Amino acid sequence: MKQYVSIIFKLKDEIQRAVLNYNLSNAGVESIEEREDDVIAYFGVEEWEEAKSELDLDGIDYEVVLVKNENWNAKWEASFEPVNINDFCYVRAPFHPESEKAGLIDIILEPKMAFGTAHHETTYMMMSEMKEIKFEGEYVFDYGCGTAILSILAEKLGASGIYAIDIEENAVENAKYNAEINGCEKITCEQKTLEETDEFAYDIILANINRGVLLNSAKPLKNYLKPGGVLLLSGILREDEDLVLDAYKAEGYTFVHSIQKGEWKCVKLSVSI
Ligand SMILES: C[S@@+](CC[C@H](N)C(=O)[O-])C[C@H]1O[C@@H](n2cnc3c(N)ncnc32)[C@H](O)[C@@H]1O
Repeated sequence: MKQYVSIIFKLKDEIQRAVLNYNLSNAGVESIEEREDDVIAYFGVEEWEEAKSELDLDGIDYEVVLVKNENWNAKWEASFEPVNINDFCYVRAPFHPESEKAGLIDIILEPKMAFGTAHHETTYMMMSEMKEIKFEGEYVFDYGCGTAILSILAEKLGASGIYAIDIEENAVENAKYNAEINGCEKITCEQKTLEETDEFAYDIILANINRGVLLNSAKPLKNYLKPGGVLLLSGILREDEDLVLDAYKAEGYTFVHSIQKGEWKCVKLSVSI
């Protein structure tokens, strides 16, 4: 099983937070937990060794802790609180009761080491934007699925089929497990890169990844979206929005709108019919 480290960065101010978030998102971070006075970044051990030499960590106080795989379940169980997304959807762990509010879409997750619990701003925004998109009868591509949280929501919103990929083996294992505990039958999840994925004209693409991957995907993703289709992107820091938008507009996508939560943006695009 892959070994991970958590790096606790003690922050001096919000400028340092913004710079660090920006650098981490381009350095192969697995997930980021934002707290009031610090940021915890999770990396694979090998990825951290590479990132450490690339990141400018001068003047930043940080501590590296090896994440013990056997303790991971207990760790997330202790810290996982249910999330209510705009009174539309409720994300909880199996040991939480369902929301007392009626009518919310119920999603059960055991994230283990995968990213995607709706606690992060990017996932939260992707899910709240999904509320406004018609999924019934549609075919969806979940690019960088993590826990499969977006795929599960897509199926619960009526999608006819969801194809989910992630480069990480543990994410794919976890995605399959979460799809199963939610009773989802329309999600196919595979460990693949975009280049290894068969082209198909999906109606909707969901891609909450990071700046580097999104920039590289602007051109090839067009072969996975049908004319008139919708592309929802996140994993984009506020200051990177223009850069990402320019790359997608240059490939012929049309900007629909974007929303912001904290330092992060979620962008909706379409391709013309
Ligand atoms: C920020 S997480 C998003 C997870 C989930 N979709 C969500 O919205 O919460 C990004 C995921 O993309 C995966 N990923 C990163 N680079 C990738 C690539 N080149 N191809 C496929 N997946 C990738 C990571 O392993 C991670 O699980």
